[in-house]
Amino acid sequence: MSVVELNQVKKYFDGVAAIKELTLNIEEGEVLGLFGHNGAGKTTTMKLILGLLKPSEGVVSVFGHSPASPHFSDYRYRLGFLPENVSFYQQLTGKEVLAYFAKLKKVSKNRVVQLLEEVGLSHAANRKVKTYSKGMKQRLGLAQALLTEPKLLLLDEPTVGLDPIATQDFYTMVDQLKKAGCSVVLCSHVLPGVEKHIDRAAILGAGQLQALGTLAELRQQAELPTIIHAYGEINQDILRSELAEQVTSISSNDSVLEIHTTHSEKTNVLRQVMKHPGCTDIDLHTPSLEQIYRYFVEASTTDSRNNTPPHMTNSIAQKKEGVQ
Ligand SMILES: Nc1ncnc2c1ncn2[C@@H]1O[C@H](COP(=O)(O)OP(=O)(O)OP(=O)(O)O)[C@@H](O)[C@H]1O
Repeated sequence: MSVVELNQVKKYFDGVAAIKELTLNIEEGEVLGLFGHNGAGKTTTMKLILGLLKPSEGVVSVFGHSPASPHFSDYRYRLGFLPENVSFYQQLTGKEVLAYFAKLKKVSKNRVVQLLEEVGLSHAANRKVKTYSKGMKQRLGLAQALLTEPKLLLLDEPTVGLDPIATQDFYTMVDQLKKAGCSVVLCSHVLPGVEKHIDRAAILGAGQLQALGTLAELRQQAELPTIIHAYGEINQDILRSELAEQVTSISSNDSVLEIHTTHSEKTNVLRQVMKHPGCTDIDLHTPSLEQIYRYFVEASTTDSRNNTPPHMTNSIAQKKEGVQ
């Protein structure tokens, strides 16, 4: 059983579709990156999973139950949520805020101290929240989300306001949670740095899934070029004839060769280039998450402008989820 199952879910607000149709599973210990433009439906999806919204059509199931049903209260402690704009009582200290939530959630006070340590807030535990920087409030929000040792953690823009080191520390924590079997939905507009920490990416566009898969799968689907820069004295003509089948273009600038190839051919091309005795160095540029995201979002806006049926990756995504 998947931890989260969304099956042909639609959500309307006053007759306007925020989610046109969404089918998506999240497995135990999986970190899913949920990406999309402003208004794509990311927060709505999170709220459906949390049971804060009911689907207009389709089925949402979390730990095998409807999160919007009254019976879900028995499972709610397994959920952790960090909202996009986290705010707390300004007059309380960080420790008091966390102790308050711990009491509400029936969690031991010892966990409060331990969590403040884990999120790097021990030194400011007794300071009022109103004196906290944005990043410190974000860390306190994360501590609150982790209070019940959740099995499913939903993070809406978790790295907003965090400095580079705190962002790295945050991702290390996500890696540890994953190792411990926690499933994580990570919703973010800040794409650099995310890719190493997610198992799959779901790209929403205009309320629909535009792409779903591992980054390797999405790279393949998008057919964005993998670019190799080769340095040194390399005979271009020989290389061109050797790689005629494996590359889409070879161009040169000073003593740098720029070779465009596909994700599946990159290893063969690298091997061949390295055989050339004049080759002194090589750089490999695989399409980044930002480039993949841009490709699928632009494809979705072109599709909706042309009023054509959903992007073809929808069918790929649905096949992956077993929907015919
Ligand atoms: N309570 C609501 N009433 C009416 N419309 C809503 C409501 N909540 C969301 N919407 C609409 O649903 C669509 C999806 O909104 P949602 O907040 O899920 O997007 P998002 O992807 O999280 O955007 P952002 O990146 O800007 O936070 C938007 O058009 C939004 O205006």
